Amino acid sequence: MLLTNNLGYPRVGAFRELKKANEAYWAKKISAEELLAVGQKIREGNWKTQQEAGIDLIPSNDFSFYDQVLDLSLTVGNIPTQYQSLLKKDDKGYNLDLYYAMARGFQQDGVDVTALEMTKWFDTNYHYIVPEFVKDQTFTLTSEKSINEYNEAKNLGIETKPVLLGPITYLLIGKEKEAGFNRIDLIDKLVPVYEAILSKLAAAGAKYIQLDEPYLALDITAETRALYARVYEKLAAAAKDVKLIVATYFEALKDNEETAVNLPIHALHIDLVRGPQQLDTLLAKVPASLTLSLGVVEGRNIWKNDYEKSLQQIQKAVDTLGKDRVWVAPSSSLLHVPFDLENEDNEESLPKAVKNWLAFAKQKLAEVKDLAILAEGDVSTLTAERFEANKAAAEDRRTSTLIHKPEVKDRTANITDDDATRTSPFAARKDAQQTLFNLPAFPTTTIGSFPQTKDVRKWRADLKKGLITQAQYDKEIAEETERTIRLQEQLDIDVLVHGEFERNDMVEYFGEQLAGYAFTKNGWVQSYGSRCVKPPVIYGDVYRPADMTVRWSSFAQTLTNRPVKGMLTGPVTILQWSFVRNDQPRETTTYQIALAILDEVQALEKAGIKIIQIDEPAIREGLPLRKSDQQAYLDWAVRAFRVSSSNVADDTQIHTHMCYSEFNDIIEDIAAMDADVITIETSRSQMELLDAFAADFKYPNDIGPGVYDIHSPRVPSTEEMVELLRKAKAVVPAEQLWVNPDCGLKTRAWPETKAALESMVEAAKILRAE
Ligand SMILES: Nc1nc2c(c(=O)[nH]1)N[C@@H](CNc1ccc(C(=O)N[C@@H](CCC(=O)N[C@@H](CCC(=O)N[C@@H](CCC(=O)O)C(=O)O)C(=O)O)C(=O)O)cc1)CN2
Ligand code: MET
Ligand SMILES: [Zn+2]
Repeated sequence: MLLTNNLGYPRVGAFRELKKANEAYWAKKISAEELLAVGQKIREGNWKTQQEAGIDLIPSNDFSFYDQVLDLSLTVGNIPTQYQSLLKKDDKGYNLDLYYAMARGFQQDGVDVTALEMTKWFDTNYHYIVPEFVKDQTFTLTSEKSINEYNEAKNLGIETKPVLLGPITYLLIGKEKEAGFNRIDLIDKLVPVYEAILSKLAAAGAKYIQLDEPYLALDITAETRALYARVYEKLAAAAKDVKLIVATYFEALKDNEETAVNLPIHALHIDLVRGPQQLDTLLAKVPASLTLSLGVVEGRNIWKNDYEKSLQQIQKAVDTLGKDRVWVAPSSSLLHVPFDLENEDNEESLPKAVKNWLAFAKQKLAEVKDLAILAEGDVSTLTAERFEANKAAAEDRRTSTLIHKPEVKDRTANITDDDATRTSPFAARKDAQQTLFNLPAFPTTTIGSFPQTKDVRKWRADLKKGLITQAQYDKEIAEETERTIRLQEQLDIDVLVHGEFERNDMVEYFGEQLAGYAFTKNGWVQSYGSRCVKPPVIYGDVYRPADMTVRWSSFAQTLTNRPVKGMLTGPVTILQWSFVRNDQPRETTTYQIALAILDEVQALEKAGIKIIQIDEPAIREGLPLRKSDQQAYLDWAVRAFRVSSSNVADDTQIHTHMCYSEFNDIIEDIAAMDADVITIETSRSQMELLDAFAADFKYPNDIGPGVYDIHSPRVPSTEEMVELLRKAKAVVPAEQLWVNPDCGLKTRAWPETKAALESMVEAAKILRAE
């Protein structure tokens, strides 16, 4: 019997119930009990959905109120000192005060702590709370969440497979908070806590336990490989009769295959979407004791599975291992895809034909089950019909006229080096731009968005529901934009922005206007904590049928004599934060988007917008996980940005912006983007990041290192910002420096925004006087 195995399920709820409950709880509008009840309801719904879909191995402990890595930190008692006063003696489940203090910071009752750092989960747009380790780190089993949730499901009559991030990956994704040790050396202190959890789960009756070890699919050292063998011996012993599953995903095992197949575990999960070629090499190595879980249904994208192709893979595995040692599964947790395609009913944004090519989380469960039944060979008429429908959808997509636009393909194929090169070198452009703009030293600017208040979102929601007219909506947006221009003038900012009030999201907004794109009503995916995104869907060749941003940018420019920056999202970020077609290379799609953005850049230029920012915050996130693949990506990613930004006059000033990034290792590629000005997030690391911009390789163009953290409502003092700017000036020549916040201000409220910007402008003036 081929079993079906699911690795994890989305947890924000079909209509973002968890987001709403969390935010209501934080605003003290609902009680802890009410919040916990929402979580319980989501878990129960998810388990039942999976049970009804016929999934054999249903995950538990994949639910989280904020982040599963933070859950694990509490599970193993890794609570940094500053939060420990919030720990209660009998903490066995959720201690919400402690939990949210670590996630979001806490200011109350004499406690004043900032949040823990947050960073990207591998190459996804999901962000986790980074575990911090100290030299004398200790671990103790603290939260019993995984055991409680296993029992909770059992009480509902549902047998589940508890899921935990494995101990080696947990250490590797964290960071050392002090010098003098390596966090991986803490493993012998950590393993006993895992042993304790495994014993408790075994005692509770668990039959399977899944330990996620995505690091087994990354570049690791020989020592780490040896550690895997040693650690899993211990865990297997502690698990006794419970069958251990190690899950890998997002990459192929490659040089870690030997290590992985020889772990003393029951089953190994592999990602056959990211690493289809590994099946052959693995099948030759798998020992007789090991079961393979085949990740054939993509957990990172929304296309229907190609049953014929998957069945070939499954059949190959069955031929070698037999039906009892092959499981069918999604490639990764389904956390990264939206909940249910059946909640989409808007044919204008998601045409029926396109919808027929898609599968969201719930549909993917059905695909996994279909594949297991089909591979079993015991096919009912219903499954046979579903197989035929699957083939028909694949055929329809292959031949659809909605997808292919010869003009777009031609234009993309004919991009030349000239198209990716500015007319003059930076020095000449800088002179021409200075003549035009005559900006002071340390020019001040912001990153684009201003507060997206409840009102702004309500206008848009009301417009969509037909409660207000387009004219009423436009009037509100115009007034908000005008107020923001006036405020920036009053604050004496040098280069203004229009505020981005008309945008729901910096990627979805462009997706809604570009051809080749569909978008959803409820296709929410968690980005971090309660924040979600609705990635638009690229299904066909992309082009720009009409101006996208000219109207609001020109309007803002008519209001003032100061330059207003045009504000665009770059091709790599638009790609990275969309669901991307899988019928052509990502590179090709990116070039199509780059040309569409270029068209918009030129339209803005024509309309008299002479400073244009093209945001690329996701350029680092798109970096392949394996080192050997990285340079090829960087080459086309940088070139795509250059295609979008090069065909302009010398005195048109191109800005770019990046955040959530570590640049040290890719600084030369960032320089190769050749933006006239780059604004980056640096304040949280106290300008540490600038070291990269000033090391042996000197960053040649202008830089705006962020002088304050926009993720916190805290208002920084002028002195703090002056200090940071002095630090910056010590490593980067003053003529190259701009003054700006770390990122856009959309998640902030107005009072702190005004206060912080006032201090920021004052700081710039102090630097000028020096
Ligand atoms: N795509 C993307 N990825 C990103 C970022 C980003 O900005 N975009 N930033 C980084 C951090 N990630 C973030 C992700 C999301 C949000 C964010 O603020 N998301 C909003 C949703 C944004 C949105 O789509 N808003 C829509 C829908 C708003 C909404 O919720 N409307 C209400 C109705 C409102 C009312 O009636 O009052 C509803 O539908 O129920 C709009 O403004 O139109 C949220 O979760 O709250 C912030 C940062 C990295 N990744
Ligand atoms: C995540 S980067 C955000 C850039 C965008 N222009 C903004 O200010 O919101
Ligand atoms: Zn940013």
